[in-house]
Amino acid sequence: MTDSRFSCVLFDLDGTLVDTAPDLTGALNHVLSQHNLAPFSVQKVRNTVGFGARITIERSFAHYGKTLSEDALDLAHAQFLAHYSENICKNSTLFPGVDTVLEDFKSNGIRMSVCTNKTENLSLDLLEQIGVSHYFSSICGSDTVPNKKPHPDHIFSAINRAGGITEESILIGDSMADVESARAAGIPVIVMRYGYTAIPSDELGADLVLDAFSQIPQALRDLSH
Ligand SMILES: O=C(O)COP(=O)(O)O
Ligand SMILES: [Mg+2]
Repeated sequence: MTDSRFSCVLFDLDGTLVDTAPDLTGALNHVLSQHNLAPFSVQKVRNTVGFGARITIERSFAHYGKTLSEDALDLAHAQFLAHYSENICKNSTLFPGVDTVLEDFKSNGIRMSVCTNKTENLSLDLLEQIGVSHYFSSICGSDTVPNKKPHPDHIFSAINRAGGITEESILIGDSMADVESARAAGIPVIVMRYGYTAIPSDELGADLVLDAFSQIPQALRDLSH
């Protein structure tokens, strides 16, 4: 790929690179069952994630009219992570076209970094198991930085760790947290329409909304002019 001004591309993970909803649903339902609450469907989980596992759990309990104390939330979060870390790549899959585009970018010398509200260890584990970790110069998780998305620091850290520069960087994501963090950092943002969001993708305020990962190289050229 040539003709693009973007030498550094940041990718969100859940709902952008990997369809993690089935395994996230397994972990969330494990926690809900401990509290005798009915399971969430995978589709419902797709509308709940984006701001980290803790907030996903909070929102899920709120759906049943329940508020957890900080201690109870700590415990629920720990239960979630214990289940999820053991089952992180059981039913999660790369979205179509992801490996082809990452290969294309890598062979053209584009720096790539993952900027996710999943923790760094879990992200690395998942990306290794699914076979794409080698494409990324850095994996910047929610606990890699003091302030995670939607805070712009998460974006700046991901760029720095990839050895990129802000003016030539772009974020590819799927949620409100992605659009807000990119806007606050002053970089463009593309949203993938197949991703996880409670608000319709076209209403998030992204520079572009795409249906397929394979459209990203052309989109970067279009956004360069
Ligand atoms: O863990 C989440 O809630 C979302 O993670 P993401 O930032 O990779 O979409
Ligand atoms: Mg996401």
